[in-house]
Amino acid sequence: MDYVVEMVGIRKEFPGIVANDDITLRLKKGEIHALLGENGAGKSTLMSILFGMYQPDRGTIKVSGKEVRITNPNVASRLGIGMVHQHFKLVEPFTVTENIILGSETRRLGFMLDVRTAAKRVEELSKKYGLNVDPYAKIEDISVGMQQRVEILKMLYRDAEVLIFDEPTAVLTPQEIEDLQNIMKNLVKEGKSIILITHKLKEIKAVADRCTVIRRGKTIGTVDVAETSREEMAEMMVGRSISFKVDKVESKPGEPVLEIQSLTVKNSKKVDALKAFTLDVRAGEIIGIAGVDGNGQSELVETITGLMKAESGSIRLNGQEISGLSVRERNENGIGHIPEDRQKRGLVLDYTLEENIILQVYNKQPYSKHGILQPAVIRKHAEQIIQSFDVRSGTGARSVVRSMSGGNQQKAIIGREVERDPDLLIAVQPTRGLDVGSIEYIHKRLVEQRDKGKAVLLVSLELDEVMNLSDRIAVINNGELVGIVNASETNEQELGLMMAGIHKEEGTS
Ligand SMILES: Nc1ncnc2c1ncn2[C@@H]1O[C@H](COP(=O)(O)OP(=O)(O)OP(=O)(O)O)[C@@H](O)[C@H]1O
Repeated sequence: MDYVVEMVGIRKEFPGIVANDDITLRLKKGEIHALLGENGAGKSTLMSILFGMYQPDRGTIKVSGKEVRITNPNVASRLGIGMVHQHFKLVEPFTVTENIILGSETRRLGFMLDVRTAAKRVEELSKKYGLNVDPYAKIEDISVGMQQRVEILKMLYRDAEVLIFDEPTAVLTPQEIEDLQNIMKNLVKEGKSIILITHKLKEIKAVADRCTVIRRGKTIGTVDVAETSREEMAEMMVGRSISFKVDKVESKPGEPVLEIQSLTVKNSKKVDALKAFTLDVRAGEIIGIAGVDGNGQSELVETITGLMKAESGSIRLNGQEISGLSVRERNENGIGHIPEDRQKRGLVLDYTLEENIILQVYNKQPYSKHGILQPAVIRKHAEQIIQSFDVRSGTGARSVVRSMSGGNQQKAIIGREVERDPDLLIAVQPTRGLDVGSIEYIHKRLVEQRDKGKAVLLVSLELDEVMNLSDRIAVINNGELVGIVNASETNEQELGLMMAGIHKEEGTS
């Protein structure tokens, strides 16, 4: 058999947890092979082993039939293995070419850095694989989708034959996702082989040839994607059947909890990011914000939560003007926030899980008394959240958050914010990076908050999620409210037009 990579019987143990337990994965030349598993199942660990960042405790790795020891990423690179990480590793003020040759060309050419020759090669590669990247563009001036292509070019420049993509579409817009899928198909057409880590079954169906499923560190099996349904793959992954639809009864909205009136906000470049934006979110309803990324969603959320200041307009929470309040005061007045960037805004990565869970309440009873923290109470509270939100980590409440898998970090934030029981819960991309089982659970909890009479503001780039979960959908384009529609009366086409800035009446006429 023509395998480019064979990982057989791989085991890796971390304190308190066996992350990989006898895992086998075989990658054929010229295929796209999906790696599917729940949050914390051990996917990133397995790929870190292949990329030389961790050493396996047991098991063998063969590259093109030859057994190898991949002691560090340089060895991986020399063996033709490259990885596009979830968080890009690019130098913003440098050009595309400069980033690509960093750490590679400098050694080869000594002081004589021949950028022009390098740029020419970058251009050729870009053309060959349909990447369409300008070799002289600065990283800070190009979109996230383009930056990802630079990461791909970096691997191709180093002659990588095996490309690992770690949840590559998590940060992309729907159009960019489609483009990336075409790029991946071009890559395998030219003989490259791809391992794709993703939670999105739709994407696996769209591009992958085979899929290996792991659960709790163990291989469950490898299937032919064309012959396996989404439901079957989901069931293999979580061990039970999953519902892709959100079950909810008609909402019974009450009084407005959040009233935004004519809000105008300038972004960091002093351009209007929100223009006279007006929206009410009532008790007992979920309002979804639909829009293409970068149309004012982040500024809207940051202004409500107090991270940004408005130029003009008002924000009222339960009837009280909150524009002048600090972030902490807004929190205490009943705002919960599941932020877009979990690592920057949601967590202190070097704190333990329990410390992160009490970030907003550590100075309150019962978590502290007379200025002294109450460890037993804190532990109990953390353990309850860990249990009810199924947050998996090596040493439970005492785990340092940095060592937890991305999905479990996200579940911890959601648990913390939901358990604070805020009147207004702002959920930004709440299920990004989560497996289908966790998504089902988080959706249920958000609907439960609504049914308890809370107001929920959902901001998501996943149109399916917005349509499934929301009662009303507010569409934003270029900082303006295009319109509000009932979720049960709209469809993808209508929303798509509105997201492009076309008002309902114009769109139908
Ligand atoms: N450096 C580390 N130290 C301690 N534990 C770790 C370390 N890296 C990973 N783990 C643990 O190993 C398990 C597997 O984690 P891994 O990141 O491989 O999961 P994953 O399948 O990639 O999850 P996700 O889909 O959420 O990204 C998790 O329980 C995680 O907490």
